[in-house]
Amino acid sequence: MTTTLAQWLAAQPVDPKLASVVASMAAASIDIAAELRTASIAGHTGLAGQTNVQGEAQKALDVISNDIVLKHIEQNPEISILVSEELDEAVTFDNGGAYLVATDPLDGSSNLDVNVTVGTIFSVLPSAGGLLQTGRAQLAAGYAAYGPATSLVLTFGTSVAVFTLNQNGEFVLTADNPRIPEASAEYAINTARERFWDEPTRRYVTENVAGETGSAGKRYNMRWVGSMVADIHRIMMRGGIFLYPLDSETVSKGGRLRLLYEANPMALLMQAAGGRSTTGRLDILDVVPTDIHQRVPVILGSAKEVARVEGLYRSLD
Ligand SMILES: O=P(O)(O)OC[C@H]1O[C@](O)(COP(=O)(O)O)[C@@H](O)[C@@H]1O
Ligand SMILES: [Mg+2]
Ligand SMILES: [Mg+2]
Repeated sequence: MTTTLAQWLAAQPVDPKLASVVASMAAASIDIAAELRTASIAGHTGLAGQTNVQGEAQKALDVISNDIVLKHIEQNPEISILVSEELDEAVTFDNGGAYLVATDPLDGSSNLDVNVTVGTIFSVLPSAGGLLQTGRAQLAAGYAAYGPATSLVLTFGTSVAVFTLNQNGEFVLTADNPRIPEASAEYAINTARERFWDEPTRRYVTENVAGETGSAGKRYNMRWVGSMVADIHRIMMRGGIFLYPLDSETVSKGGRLRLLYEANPMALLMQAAGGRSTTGRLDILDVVPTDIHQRVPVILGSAKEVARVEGLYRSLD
């Protein structure tokens, strides 16, 4: 029997208003998926000619995706605050809504022009907690992956559900409560940054490359899509570890990836699926934000691999 997203949301033991927030983000992702399918025909590719608050050149599709999310959020009176990678400041709505959404409307946008999987990431928090809450306060999190199929992966904190967009434009449940294997032999890191790495990262990768001849004692494989959503979705479905650690080039910024709308939602999803997350020294979910666009080192995935990296940080610090 097929379970649609609407049926699944109605069956969850959560406030229906919270479920409506997730439904709004799912609806936004359906519109973004449609936009991406024909963007190159419509000429919606390339740079938008603006930079965001983080000094990154915005792609036309970053801006379009942000506008789509904004449109859906404005229509939902339960959402009173929006934080977006593409908006310098948080947007507040005078509607008394109990929820805050933090989002990366289009993740991995450097992959757009080559038709590689990109995504949308979001986190839902109580708006009463203000802008700077830790990841532990999240009430829901999810991402959409726009690949060969459009997948939507959701959690309200305890388990994860995976939906696939069908030919009628409806999300249907395709994996209920997938569990990330504790052990894995696949890692994801941008090795072109090796000269900037800290010692624990260098040691971890060196051990993996040594495979069965080194202290890890088994052969590893490496995968790096360069879209966090695509790399995390692979880990969600078959295990592995993703690393964007603090390195000598990103240290002044605090890391590469953003805490509120990239690291925290992915950390909650990983935890709900039996995985782990860390900055190397601290669970990502415990990092106290000081800025809505704060960056953070990100290491997450299969529990035993994350523990191995944490062990290296402990012993080499
Ligand atoms: O360019 P690099 O170093 O491979 O970094 C890739 C990382 O940057 C990101 O593209 C950052 O996200 P945005 O595209 O939303 O800015 C991640 O998706 C990805 O994991
Ligand atoms: Mg991103
Ligand atoms: Mg983005």
